[in-house]
Amino acid sequence: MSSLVNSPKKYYIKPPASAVSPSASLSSSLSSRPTTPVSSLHNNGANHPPLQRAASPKRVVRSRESPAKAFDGDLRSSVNLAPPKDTGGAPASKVASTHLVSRPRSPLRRPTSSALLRESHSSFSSDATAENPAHERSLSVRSSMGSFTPNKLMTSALPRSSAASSEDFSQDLASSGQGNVRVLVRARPFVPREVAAGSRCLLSMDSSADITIIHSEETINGSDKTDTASIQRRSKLSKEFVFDASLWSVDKSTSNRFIGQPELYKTVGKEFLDHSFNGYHTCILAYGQTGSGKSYTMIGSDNEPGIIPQTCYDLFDRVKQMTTSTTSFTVKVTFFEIYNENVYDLLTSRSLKGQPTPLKVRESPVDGPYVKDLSSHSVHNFEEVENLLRKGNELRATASTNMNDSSSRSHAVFTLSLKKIVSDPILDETTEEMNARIRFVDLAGSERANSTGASGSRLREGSNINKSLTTLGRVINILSESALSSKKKELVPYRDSTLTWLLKDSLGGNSKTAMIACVSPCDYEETLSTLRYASRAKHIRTRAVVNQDIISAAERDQKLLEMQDTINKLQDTLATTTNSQKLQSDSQVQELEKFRKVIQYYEERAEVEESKRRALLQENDTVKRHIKLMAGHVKDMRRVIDRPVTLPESLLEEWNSLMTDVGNFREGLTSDILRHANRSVVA
Ligand SMILES: Nc1ncnc2c1ncn2[C@@H]1O[C@H](COP(=O)(O)OP(=O)(O)OP(=O)(O)O)[C@@H](O)[C@H]1O
Repeated sequence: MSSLVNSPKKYYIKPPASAVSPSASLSSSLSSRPTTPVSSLHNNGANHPPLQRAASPKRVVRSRESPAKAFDGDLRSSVNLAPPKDTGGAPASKVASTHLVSRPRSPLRRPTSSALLRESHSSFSSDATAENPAHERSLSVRSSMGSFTPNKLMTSALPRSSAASSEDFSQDLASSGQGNVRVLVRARPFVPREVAAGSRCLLSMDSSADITIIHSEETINGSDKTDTASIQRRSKLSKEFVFDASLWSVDKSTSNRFIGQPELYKTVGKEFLDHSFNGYHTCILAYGQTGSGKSYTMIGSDNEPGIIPQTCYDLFDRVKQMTTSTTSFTVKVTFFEIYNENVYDLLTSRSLKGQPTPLKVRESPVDGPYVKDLSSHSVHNFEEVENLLRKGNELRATASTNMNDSSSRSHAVFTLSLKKIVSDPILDETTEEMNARIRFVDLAGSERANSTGASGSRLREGSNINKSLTTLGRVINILSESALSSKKKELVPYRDSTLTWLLKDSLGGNSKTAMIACVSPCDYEETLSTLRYASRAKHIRTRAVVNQDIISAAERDQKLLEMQDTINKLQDTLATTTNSQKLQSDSQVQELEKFRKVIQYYEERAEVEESKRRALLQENDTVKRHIKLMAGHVKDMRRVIDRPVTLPESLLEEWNSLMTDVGNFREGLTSDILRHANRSVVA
């Protein structure tokens, strides 16, 4: 960042003069409106009757751009319009230089009341901006175009028809949050570099049908109108696109259809602010090659403020008118840039030497991706928001390239958060709350390295810019393809770049979104590439919802009752849960106690058995000792028994007589037993 040349060119607000309020010049410019009725921009009165759309269908839907029909006559002659101002075959650069050198300022007047704002809005609501994506011009309309005259500035001066108005579109969108991304193309005037190079205008626009045609150099210079091959080739190189609006800002001399900054605001900014006051999130993006007028369109200059300052001015004007004793508004601002894939806060003071700290991107389930720690500033009037816009723009990374003296090297995202609060004076309570996010994105320019002459860090910036824009292109392709086909939805690579991640909601979610494709009038390749990019964006459908809470006193009481009921139920559930948990824990304690007792019983049993074992062991020892003693005694007795005994003579005779008596007694006893047994058998 330090290598960057921070030249605050984009927003040319002069420093506040002591006698003049900071916003005096811008405010007066903003508050002023052209004295020419706006409707006259689209209608040239008797000379320029509105195009009869009924006679030819307004649009034929085709998915890709096709070569525009070769022009064989003047574009205007066949649609009953005044011929274009003849440039005498001079290069467009000459024509352009007229307004580049002295650009007349429109006479201005100040809108002092809501009535004037309403009048101004309705006069513009006849713009041909019906919700109708990606279409090419109907062949029947094209075929009615005259031949293309080389060396003439190809501009149509068709009056605008009221057949399809932006009011219709607004009503469509207001009644439903569903809608396609609105795509407008704006062609800027020649810049001095192009004038000096003698560039020719390669663009023509039929604003009544919102057609933009890009012609190749060859078409413009083609001399042989009779050669069939040449005509076919030229035909192939001319491409025609239909957008929600084709805005001609090339040449102020074509004042009846020239779209200056106030007309641009009325075409898209005002309607989007209406959406915001209805509670929708909105996003307006400016896309285009480097130097194509994105910053001019979004921020503008001191005397020609772009969409952002005009929206802020209108917003505070409306807030002032809508504020009552019961209705109040708060407005907050954030402003950040994405430079080399990092996010930097543009509203916090940076030290001159130190590198600014990159902020982190986070994603919330409710609000989607957001920048963490991004500073948010409450603003109470236009001057405050204007100061912040100027301050942030001064910090924005810019550098000089071959294509633009002061080229934005970052994507800038400026966001207004509008909150409406309606309160009940009797109850002194809020009864309605509405939140709308108003997002403006000034993208860095797509660029070719060789045309910008970038090298070193500038080249790295360029490749990061192109990388994020390529991712944006991929996201747009996938979203538009999934809107067109019923095939299985492909994963949208939002997270592949910081830019697409942060714009996720605006591209495919809760937002009403518009893309302004800014183009140079004389760069065939880049302008064609931008028109193709924008053409794909037209298919994207978003799903915006009203971000509003309306609560009547009765509803609020009912809600309170319901909430109280829910709290009671939750408390009951909590109590039941606690009880059941308690019961559960009681039974667990009992189980544990049981186990403890069982363990104790077995421990006691083990002790008893052990003591028994010990007693048995003791007994065993005792028995063993007794057995040993007895064995000793037996030994002694055997020794005594075995000793030979000599009896005396008298005892021996007595022994013998005793033994004889015993023998006699045995014989007598035996015969008695036998006798007795025989008697028993006989009996
Ligand atoms: N509609 C317009 N009317 C008058 N001048 C314009 C218009 N659009 C662009 N310019 C001029 O063209 C030059 C380039 O415009 P600008 O800086 O807005 O381009 P850019 O697309 O933002 O470029 P980059 O991507 O390099 O930042 C500026 O001098 C600007 O004043």
